[in-house]
Amino acid sequence: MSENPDLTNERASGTFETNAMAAVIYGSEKFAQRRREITEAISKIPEFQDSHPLVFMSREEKISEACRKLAVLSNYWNSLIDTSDEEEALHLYREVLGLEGHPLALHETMFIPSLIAQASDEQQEKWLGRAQRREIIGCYAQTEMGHGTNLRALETTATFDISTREFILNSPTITSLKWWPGALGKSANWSIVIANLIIKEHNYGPHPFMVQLRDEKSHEPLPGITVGDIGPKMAFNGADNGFLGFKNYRIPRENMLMRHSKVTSDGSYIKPPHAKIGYSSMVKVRSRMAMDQGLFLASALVIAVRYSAVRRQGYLEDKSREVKVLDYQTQQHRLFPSIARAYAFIFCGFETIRLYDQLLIDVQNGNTSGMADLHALTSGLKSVVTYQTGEGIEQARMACGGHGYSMASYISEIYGVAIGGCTYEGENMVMLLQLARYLVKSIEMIQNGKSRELGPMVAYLAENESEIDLNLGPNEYLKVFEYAARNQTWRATEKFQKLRNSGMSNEEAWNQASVELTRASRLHTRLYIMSTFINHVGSIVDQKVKGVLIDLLNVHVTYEVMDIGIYVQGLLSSNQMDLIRNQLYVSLETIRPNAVSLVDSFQISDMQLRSVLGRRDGNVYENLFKWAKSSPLNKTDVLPSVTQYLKPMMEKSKL
Ligand SMILES: CCCCCCCC/C=C\CCCCCCCCCCCCC/C=C/C(=O)SCCNC(=O)CCNC(=O)[C@H](O)C(C)(C)COP(=O)(O)OP(=O)(O)OC[C@H]1O[C@@H](n2cnc3c(N)ncnc32)[C@H](O)[C@@H]1OP(=O)(O)O
Ligand SMILES: Cc1cc2nc3c(=O)[nH]c(=O)nc-3n(C[C@H](O)[C@H](O)[C@H](O)COP(=O)(O)OP(=O)(O)OC[C@H]3O[C@@H](n4cnc5c(N)ncnc54)[C@H](O)[C@@H]3O)c2cc1C
Repeated sequence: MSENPDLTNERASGTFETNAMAAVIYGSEKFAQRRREITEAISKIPEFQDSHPLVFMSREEKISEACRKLAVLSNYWNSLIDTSDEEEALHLYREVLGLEGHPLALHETMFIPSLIAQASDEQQEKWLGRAQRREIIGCYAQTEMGHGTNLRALETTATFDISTREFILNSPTITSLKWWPGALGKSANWSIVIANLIIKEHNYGPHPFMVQLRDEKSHEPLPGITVGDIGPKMAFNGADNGFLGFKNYRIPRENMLMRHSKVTSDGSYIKPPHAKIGYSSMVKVRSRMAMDQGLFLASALVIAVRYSAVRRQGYLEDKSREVKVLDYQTQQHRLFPSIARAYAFIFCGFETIRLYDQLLIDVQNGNTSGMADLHALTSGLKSVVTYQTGEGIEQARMACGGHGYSMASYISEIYGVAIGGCTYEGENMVMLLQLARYLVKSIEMIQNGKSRELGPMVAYLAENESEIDLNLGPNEYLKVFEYAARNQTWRATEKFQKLRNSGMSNEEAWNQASVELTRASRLHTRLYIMSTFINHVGSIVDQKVKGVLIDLLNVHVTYEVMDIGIYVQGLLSSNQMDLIRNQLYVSLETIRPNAVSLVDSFQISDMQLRSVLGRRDGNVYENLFKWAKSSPLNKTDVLPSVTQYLKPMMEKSKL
C-alpha cells in the first residue's frame, strides 16, 4: 500500500535531509549509517519478527518470545554488529527485543559493567569473557524488600570465615530478601550480589560479590538459595524481576569483587581509594539514562506527530475539508516542546556517557577526583529527564485522542517502561537531594571566599545578574535560567542554614528545607540541559540542519522560561514575559512544516515502534481495523463467558 498523501506532503515540506539530522542526533554520520544498516539487515530476517503482537501476549509468552529472539540473535550477533561497540549493540537490542524487557537486559547494562569496573584483572580473566560470550547470564542484586534507597541499611550479610577462607551469605529476615533485580527471577544463573562485608564481627558496609545462583547444567537453584519471580509489574513484563534469599550459602574469598576493596586470606581488609567506588554500576546506568529516556520520549513523539498529521478533525478557515489536528496551536504546544526536549536529552546523554567512560579510565588509573561531579550531575539529570519524559509521553498519548488510549498506539507501554526510570537507579527525590548536597556545598564555598575553586558547572552560582536584554537570544535565555537556578539555590541553602543555626539538627534542618532544595536541583539541571542543547547546536556544520535546530532551540528556550515563570518574577517584567510568550507561539508556527521530518529523523523503525498509529506510511485506519480483528477475543463470535454466564442471566430475566 502506498504512503498516506498527508504524510508525503509533510515530508515534502521539510527543509532538511533527515539522514543529515540523524547524523547530528546520533553523534556521527558513521553511527547513524550503521543504525540504518543494522535495521535493514534485521528486517530481512523473518525470525526476528514478533510471532504475534506483544500486547496480546501473556507474561509467559512475552518472556518466551524474548528468549526465542535472543537465541536467534546469538546466531547473527557477530555478523550484524561490531560487538565491541556498545551503541550498536543497544540499537540491535532495541530493534529486535523492543522495550518491554528481556532476560539479558541486566546482563548487559549492569552485570558486565560491574565486572569491568569492580573485578580485579584475575577475576575479569575468569568471568568477563564468559559473560561477554553469554556462556553465563548475570544480574545485579542490590535492592531488598525492605530497603532500596538507603544502602547502608541493607541486611544481607557476607561473613568471612577465616578457617575456610570463604564468605557465608545469609538473608536474616524477610525484609532482607533481594527484591526487584531484573532477570533474577527465572533467567540468570549468576549475580553480582551487594552484601554487608563482615570480618571478625566488624561490618564494613555493602560490597559486591560474584555469586552463582543456579546449576550451569540443570539451571536448578543451588542448595542454600531461594529464588523466584516477583510477579507482574506496571510494565517491563518481558523481564523476570526476582527475589533471592541465602541460607548459609558459601562462596570462595576470591568471589568478592576486589579491584578496589580487598580481603586478604588472613581476614585483613584493604580500603578502596574512594568510599563510594562500589556505587559505580549505578553511576554507569544513570549516565546512560538521558539517552535512553530521550529515545523513549522520541518514540512516543514519532507516533503522536505522524498520527496528528493524518488525523483530521474539525475546521479552521477552510470549511470544505477538516484540518490535520497538527495544525491546532494547542496540539503544537502539546507536542513540539517535547520534541525539543527529546533532542536535548539525547545530546546530554552522549555527553554523560562520554564523561562516564572517561571517569572509568581515570578511576582505573587511581584518579577518583571526578566521581563527585559526575555523581551530582547524573543524579539530577536522571531525575529531571525521567520526570519530563513521563510528562511528555502522557501528553503524546492524549494528543492521539481515543486511539492513543488503545494499546494499538503502544504509547501506554512506552510510558510504563519509561516512568520506571523515575524509581530505578535511585528514586528521583532522593537523587535530587544528592545533587542538592553538592549545590549547598558550592554555596558554602562561595560564602567562605572560595568562589575560584568552583567547578565550571556551578561557577554561575557566584555571579550576579539583575538585568536582561530585551532582545532575547538563546544565551540570554540561559542567563534567565542561571538567575532562577542561582536564586533558588541560595534561598534553599539559606533556609537550611537558618534552620540549622536556630538549633535544629543538621538532618531535621535538611528535611525541612528539602522541597526547596529539590527545586534548586531541578532548576540547576534544566540549566545544564539548556546549555548542552545550545552548545550542541552551535557546533553543527550542516547549515540546513543547524537552521532547523535553531528553530527548535527557540521553542525550547521560550517554553522552558515560560514554564519557570514563578522563579524569574524578580528579573523579568510582565512585558518581557508577554514578549517571550509571543516568541514561543511564533516558534511553534516556524517549526510546524518540519515537525514530521524532525521525528522521522530519529529513524526509529516500525518494527521497534510497534505502533499502528505511528506507522511510517501513515496508513492508520485500515491497519487499526486489521489489528483489532487480530485480538484474541475476536477468534470466535460467541465467547464461552457469554454462553456460560450472560445468556443464562438474560434467559432468567425473561421469565
Ligand atoms: C557488547 C556491549 C553490549 C551492550 C548491550 C546493552 C544492552 C542493553 C539491553 C537492553 C537495552 C534496550 C533498552 C530497552 C529498554 C529497557 C530499559 C529499562 C532498563 C531497566 C533497567 C533497570 C535497572 C535498574 C537497576 C537498579 O535500580 S539497581 C539499584 C539502584 N539503587 C539505587 O540507585 C540506590 C540509590 N541509593 C544510593 O545510590 C545511595 O544510597 C545514596 C542515596 C547515594 C546515599 O548513599 P550513602 O552511602 O548513604 O551516602 P550519603 O551519606 O548520602 O553521601 C555520602 C557522600 O557520598 C557521596 N556519594 C554518594 N554516591 C556517590 C557516588 N555514586 N559517587 C560519588 N559520590 C557519591 C555523596 O554525594 C556524599 O558526598 P558529600 O558527603 O561530599 O556530600
Ligand atoms: C523496573 C525496575 C527495575 C529495577 N531493577 C533493579 C535491579 O535490577 N537491581 C536492583 O538491585 N534493584 C532494582 N530495582 C529497585 C530500585 O532500584 C529501587 O526500587 C529504587 O532504588 C527505589 O528504592 P525503594 O524501592 O527503596 O524506594 P523507597 O526509598 O522506599 O521510596 C519510597 C518513598 O520514600 C522517599 N524517600 C526515601 N528515602 C528518602 C530520603 N532519604 N529523603 C527523602 N525521601 C525519601 C522516596 O522519595 C519515595 O517517595 C528496580 C526497580 C524497578 C521499578
